[in-house]
Amino acid sequence: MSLRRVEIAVRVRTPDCPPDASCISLDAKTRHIHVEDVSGGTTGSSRRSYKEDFIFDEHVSNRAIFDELVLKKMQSTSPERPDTLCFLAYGHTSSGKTYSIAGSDEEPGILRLCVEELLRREGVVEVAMLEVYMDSVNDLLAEGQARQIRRRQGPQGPIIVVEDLTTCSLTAVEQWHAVSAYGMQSRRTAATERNARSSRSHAMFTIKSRSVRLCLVDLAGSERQTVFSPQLNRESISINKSLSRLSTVLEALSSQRVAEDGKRSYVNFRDTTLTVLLQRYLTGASLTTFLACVHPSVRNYQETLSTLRYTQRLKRIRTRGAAAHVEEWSGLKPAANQELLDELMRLREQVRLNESTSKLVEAVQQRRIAELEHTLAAQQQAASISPPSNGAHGGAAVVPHGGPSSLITSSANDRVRDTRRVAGWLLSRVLGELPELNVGYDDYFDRFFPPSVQVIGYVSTMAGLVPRTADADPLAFLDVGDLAMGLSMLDAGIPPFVRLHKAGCADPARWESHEWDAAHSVVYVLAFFEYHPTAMTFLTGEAASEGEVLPCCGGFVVSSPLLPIATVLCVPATASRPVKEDVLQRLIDLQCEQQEAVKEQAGGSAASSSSRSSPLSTSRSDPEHVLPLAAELLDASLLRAAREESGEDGGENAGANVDGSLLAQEVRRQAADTSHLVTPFKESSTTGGSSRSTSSSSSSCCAEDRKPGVADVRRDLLPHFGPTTHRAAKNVPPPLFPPPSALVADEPTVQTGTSLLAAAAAEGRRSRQPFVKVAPPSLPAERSARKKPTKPPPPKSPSSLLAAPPALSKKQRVEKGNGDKTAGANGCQGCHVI
Ligand SMILES: Nc1ncnc2c1ncn2[C@@H]1O[C@H](COP(=O)(O)OP(=O)(O)OP(=O)(O)O)[C@@H](O)[C@H]1O
Repeated sequence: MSLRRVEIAVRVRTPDCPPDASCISLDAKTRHIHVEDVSGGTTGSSRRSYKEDFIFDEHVSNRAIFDELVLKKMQSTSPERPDTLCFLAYGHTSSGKTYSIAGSDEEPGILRLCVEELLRREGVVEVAMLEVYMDSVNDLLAEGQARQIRRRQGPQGPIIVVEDLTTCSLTAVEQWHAVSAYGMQSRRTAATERNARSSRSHAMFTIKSRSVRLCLVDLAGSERQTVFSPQLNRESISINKSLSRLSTVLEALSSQRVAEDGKRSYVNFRDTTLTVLLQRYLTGASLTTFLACVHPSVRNYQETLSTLRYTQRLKRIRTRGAAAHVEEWSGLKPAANQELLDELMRLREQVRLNESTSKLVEAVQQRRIAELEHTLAAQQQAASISPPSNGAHGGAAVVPHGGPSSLITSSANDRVRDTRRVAGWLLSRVLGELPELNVGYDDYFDRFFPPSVQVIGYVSTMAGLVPRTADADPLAFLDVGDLAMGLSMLDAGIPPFVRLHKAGCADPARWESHEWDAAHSVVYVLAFFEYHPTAMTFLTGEAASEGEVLPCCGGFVVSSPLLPIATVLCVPATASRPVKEDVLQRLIDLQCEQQEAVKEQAGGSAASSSSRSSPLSTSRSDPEHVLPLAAELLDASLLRAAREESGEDGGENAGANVDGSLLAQEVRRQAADTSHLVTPFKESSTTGGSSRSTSSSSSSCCAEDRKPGVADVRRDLLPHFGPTTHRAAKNVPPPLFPPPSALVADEPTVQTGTSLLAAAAAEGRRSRQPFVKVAPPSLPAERSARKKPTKPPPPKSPSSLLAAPPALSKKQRVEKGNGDKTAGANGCQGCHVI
């Protein structure tokens, strides 16, 4: 057996910036390194010189070191003549050990250069990474899980194995990047006085190919802790102890006696895990190189001296050449574990992404919660200090226009999550106690949707809905996701630059929907607005590509606050009947409550003022108040003023508006036609637009067009839905509201496509109030007390309704992680020979 000497190389790292005086000088020719305490801090110190096998100054790159120390040795190996190489980086803290072994993105370390070289030569390598931390072995490719060391009897004598150490088989450099990034991040590091990222463990990386087995060791640096930190101190003690034991072993090896029969004197490797693991490389079939790293600063004089003394001991060690163990190579086949490795990497990447995503989601949610709390607090404050304006608003809080106009430009994913929260909020309001809003269910909005969507009902915030021709593009809508951008839309108007869907948007897949509850399917909550050419810009071309343009219809940018006409609830036409009935039932319940509330008000002296209080959201059960108000709203002078203010010329814009005579016809039609008030939904099998009215005619709404049994749906529901006593007692259908447009039937000629906006604007100016009022947070106590016990279950809290997809719980993550580990374990050999 040939004896091999341990090779010693010294690397001087680059000085700190600004540099200190250097205590090191090199003589490249003679390979001498001279050390001197130039500060005079060490009494009696003289210049000391050490001869090494290799010396590298601060200008030498990792690649040059690799070429010199590793590549040359690698080149003398082949699958027929495999060999073992070991490369240990030793030195005090912050001397550049990790920099040499692991490197950085800009300066690849020796480890990466080895892998790249072997992949280039042989196409496949196996890698394993472990760390020795506080004397225990942790698997760096399995999130630092502890592993056991075992001594096994191999065919050629005892061998040390690490049980269940994860081994990855690599065929591409990209895979190495993933594996090394994963492994390195599991390594224990901490900021210390001398190194912002000091290794707290010894790391061992093994790379196996068919021709070579490489072990690269990044030893933790010896150090003196001067700062009190129990954890750091414990770690330092453990590091220094293992290094000291290593030193003892090296000393014993260097003075080892060889008996005549070739037997060597006993060296105790068993004291520490580190020495147990290194035994093979210090005594066996290994070409071992020590890279002693030193820092040139005179402040590190003592440490440098100590490292160089260490190297002198190493020089005397001779390792015994031995044949490579055959079983260590035979298992290596190209791409043997490829599938498992790919899966392992994919899963780990996914887990990492999930974790970072859930952190992101949490951050976004926290931000929205803070915004919501802030907005609500502001509203409550406004409500408490706002003087009752002669009862004109029935106690409703008034929030000034132009509320939070924060332009949230979150990604589509964030918006979907926000959507759910806002939908919850919106529905809890819409379906909650908002007695001043009109609830309806007719087919008016049907025409604006593709056949795959079925409108169930709406909550109108306006006195009347202006009928429009389909080709005038008169309406646009926001889905709840966009409502997230203007949370207080109903209170404060839409903030500028919200992107709207165009009415008729035929791609509900793009709408951000709200889950009604866990048991039911999707419910779309959409807010409708008048399409107003002066307030909206249709995004095209460059502008469209700049912003978050809706892919379905191009998108609008709203440049001034708009008045919402209604909030519409719809479901996919294929939704089951119970889902539709549930949505309708909630609207019906709300309507009944509203009627009761109005009745109560009408009974008292506030009846009239209550009606007047809501000129934009009239109570249809009190039409005698509505019509004068409508007339007042539509007062020609107010309209003129509104138009002047918006710079709109009535004549010029006439083309954009709906034709007055068409309007009159439509209004009369709606006034005369009550059949569509009972437009129930049909079973999904019979849908597909059959119950949908056309854009210009309501003939399809006529009773005779309906399929038998259609109206029965409502009747079926009637016995259940009436929370009001009078209706329940009579057991008759509730007085349904006529369609909103019927309320202004007497004034059809002044209703134009832009009239509501203008009138509302005028109204807003006149009363110096916002267009839309905020409902009181709850009904007055006495009203609530009189509610029937059959009241439907209250809407779920926004937080429960919004229910963003649950982030993985810690337990789930652990389980998932374990799954990954199983994948990893599957992909590795049971025991890893070290
Ligand atoms: N040759 C070099 N050139 C440039 N920067 C270097 C060099 N060597 C080390 N550094 C830098 O010095 C710092 C400490 O290096 P490194 O972490 O490799 O030290 P270490 O010996 O591993 O320390 P520890 O034992 O505390 O882990 C790092 O920021 C590293 O980038």
